[in-house]
Amino acid sequence: MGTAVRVSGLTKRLGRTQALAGVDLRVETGRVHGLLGPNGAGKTTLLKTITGLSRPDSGSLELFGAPFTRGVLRDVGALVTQPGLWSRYTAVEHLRLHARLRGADPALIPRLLADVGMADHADRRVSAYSLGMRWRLGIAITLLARPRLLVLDEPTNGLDPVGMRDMRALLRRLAADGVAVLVSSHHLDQIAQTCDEVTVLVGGTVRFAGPLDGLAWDGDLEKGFFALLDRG
Ligand SMILES: Nc1ncnc2c1ncn2[C@@H]1O[C@H](COP(=O)(O)OP(=O)(O)OP(=O)(O)O)[C@@H](O)[C@H]1O
Repeated sequence: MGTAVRVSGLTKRLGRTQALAGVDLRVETGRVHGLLGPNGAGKTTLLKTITGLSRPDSGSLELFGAPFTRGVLRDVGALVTQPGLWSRYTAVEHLRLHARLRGADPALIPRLLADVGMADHADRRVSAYSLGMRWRLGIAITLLARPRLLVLDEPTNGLDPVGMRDMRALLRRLAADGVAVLVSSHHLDQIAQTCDEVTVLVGGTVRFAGPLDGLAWDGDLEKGFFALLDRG
């Protein structure tokens, strides 16, 4: 065990919006940590900051116990924006190319395709893929480098119920292997079935952080979540 992500007092202004207003977050290795919050709460901004896509205005960010440097991103897998894919390439071609670029083992490819439920579509071009299939391939590419921290922004977007179930199982399996997983979602049920801890952001500030049980009210997660939002 250990702390994969430690964020303290993070602030970020975007235009006239204070997207993050002093955010603290801790993600432990071997755990799935959920990031919840209404539209515009600052979830994507926070995930972009943690993965080096956006610079904070102030606050501190440590990954794996050391201050953030770009070098540490070697150990971070992230899917925070749409995956960059070439429409004329197949899934296997994408994975072979990325394996070569990153020095990853191409022998991993069949297992990764199976993990994301894309084994049957491995030789089809991306131009024929649905949104959910593009996400699945994006995640497979991300996992090629065997990240110690995996950051996903709404990974169940566009997934069908089977895809959601498979995604939950994949995230739990990765955590069992010691990966720290940080995942944002609007789906409370997905968070409930997948996450160990949860952080709720509202208006760029943390309203709740702790074990999932602590968010529920009378054993009801949705009730607890809405009560938190209503607190103003
Ligand atoms: N490029 C930008 N310029 C100005 N404001 C921005 C920009 N990007 C985001 N914002 C604002 O920053 C705030 C946080 O946005 P962010 O995308 O981080 O929220 P979110 O929690 O991910 O929302 P959603 O659930 O809708 O994806 C919002 O008020 C948003 O309007």
